[in-house]
Amino acid sequence: MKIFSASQLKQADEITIKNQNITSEELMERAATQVFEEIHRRLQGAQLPVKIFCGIGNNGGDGLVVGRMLLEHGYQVKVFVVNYSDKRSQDFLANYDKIKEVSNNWPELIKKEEDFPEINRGDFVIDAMFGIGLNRPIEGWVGKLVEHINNSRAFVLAIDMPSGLFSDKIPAKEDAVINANFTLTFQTPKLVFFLPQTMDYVGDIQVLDIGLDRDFLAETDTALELTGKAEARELYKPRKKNSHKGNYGHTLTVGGSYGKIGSILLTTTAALRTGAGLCTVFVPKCGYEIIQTGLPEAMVITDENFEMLTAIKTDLDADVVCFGMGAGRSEETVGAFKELLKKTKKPMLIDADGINILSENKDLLQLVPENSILTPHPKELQRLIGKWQDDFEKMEMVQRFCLEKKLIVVLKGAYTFIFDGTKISINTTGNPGMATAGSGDVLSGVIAAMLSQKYKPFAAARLGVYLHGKAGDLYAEENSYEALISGDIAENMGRAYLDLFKEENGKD
Ligand SMILES: NC(=O)C1=CN([C@@H]2O[C@H](COP(=O)(O)OP(=O)(O)OC[C@H]3O[C@@H](n4cnc5c(N)ncnc54)[C@H](OP(=O)(O)O)[C@@H]3O)[C@@H](O)[C@H]2O)[C@@H](O)CC1
Ligand SMILES: Nc1ncnc2c1ncn2[C@@H]1O[C@H](COP(=O)(O)OP(=O)(O)O)[C@@H](O)[C@H]1O
Ligand SMILES: [K+]
Repeated sequence: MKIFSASQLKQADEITIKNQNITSEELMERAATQVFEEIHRRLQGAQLPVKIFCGIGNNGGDGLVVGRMLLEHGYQVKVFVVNYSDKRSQDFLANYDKIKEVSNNWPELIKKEEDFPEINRGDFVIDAMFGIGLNRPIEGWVGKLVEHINNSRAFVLAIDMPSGLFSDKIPAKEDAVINANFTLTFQTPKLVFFLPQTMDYVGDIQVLDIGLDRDFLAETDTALELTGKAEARELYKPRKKNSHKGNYGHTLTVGGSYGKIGSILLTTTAALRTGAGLCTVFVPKCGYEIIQTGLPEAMVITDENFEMLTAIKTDLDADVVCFGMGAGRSEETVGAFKELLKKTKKPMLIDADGINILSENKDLLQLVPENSILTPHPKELQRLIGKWQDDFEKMEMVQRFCLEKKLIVVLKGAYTFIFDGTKISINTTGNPGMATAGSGDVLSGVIAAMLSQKYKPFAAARLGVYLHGKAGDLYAEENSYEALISGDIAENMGRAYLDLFKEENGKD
């Protein structure tokens, strides 16, 4: 799913009104009807106090339409107009008149702190103060109202965006922003819903298709895209009946050190579970029995050294080399990595200490084959590219790094972002249960196996990250977040693949 910017959405708005020959008021009615229907479906007529806070722009207009429809359906609604300006939008005004027609319970104006209503814990609050039109921080008594709503601990549903959140920058620490439990957003999720600095404001997200012009949406390019099941399914390449293990590539996983052989075992297990045709593991001697016993499906070659990697001697012409998990950063291992880089020409997967070694020896970066994939978590990324001011600057820095070095970066997190220098893909699967030792090692194996099955690097990263998260989700659904350990992710790769072809309602 594409992620459009606020200006692209405004353009889509105008083109839709023109091409569908409707008024902007009709488009608002259509959009807000979707919000109403979603709320109605969830509340089922429940008589809890609903308090709607409307701004004076079109986000406020949406709130008024939802208010009118809830009143018409017998809900216990009180609508407030947060009168922060006299510049009421036309569609706001039209709906201000309409809501007065359906009820004697007219909207109440809020103009100062003294006008704030009481909000109780059991209330259902709808935030329709600001949407994509917010262009400066919320200030004064309006900011206090945001605080008042946040402090109430009522359930808060935001229309389009939580008020106070910008679509293209991070609010300052002191800025007032609504803490929503749920956000119903129009046509496209907004980028800020997925950034670590702003994701906590939005709660659960649901995207409502408000029927904006199909052609415009299809033809408009966006650098940002969300990878969900539909996209992952598109990326997936089914196996041919007439095939053999050579078609799915030979993966060489290189890593491990004394006390950290488990990491490379996890990586290689994951690579095999993801479909790599053959796997060879290169480990220090201490890893020999561990790998042979723990994973009889893999072949093992050992370093001359017992405890760490010192020279990666093998004639194997692997389809993909995956380096770094548990490798450590000793001088000898740095030397071994350098020699490995010199002789590797195909795109590699570099993780963990592989990334740390590159950060400490930047000259090695020029040896990394083009289109290789690096999978840092934020700390590893910072060591590699330096500090950033905020998430927007971070994204620019990563894209520049990818372009300059011709690399792909998988930035791991609650939402994992995949960069290739021009495009950014945001993953939708995964859960907090995956914040556990070794889940990154598993991811390296998953993506390496995608490369070895001849997926193009950006596609390999997108599909790999999606399936890795899905495997974690499927495990957690039955066993809890807490009980998840990283080996479970590898174990559940099969279910993640099968799930690609299941419909959301469980039917095939
Ligand atoms: N295609 C779609 O997506 C559709 C979108 N629709 C809806 O429209 C919403 C966007 O509406 P919008 O453009 O009227 O802006 P909105 O967010 O209501 O802001 C209101 C005004 O506030 C002002 N202002 C800004 N910051 C301020 C501040 N800090 N403190 C005080 N004032 C401030 C600013 O005016 P200014 O004072 O800067 O001139 C601005 O005009 C969108 O989120 C969705 O809900 C649907 O109805 C139909 C389909
Ligand atoms: N809260 C979370 N939600 C979703 N995925 C998560 C969450 N926390 C961690 N993950 C995923 O788990 C993996 C952790 O990787 P990493 O930090 O390298 O762990 P390790 O070094 O222990 O292997 C990443 O793929 C990351 O996206
Ligand atoms: K809002």
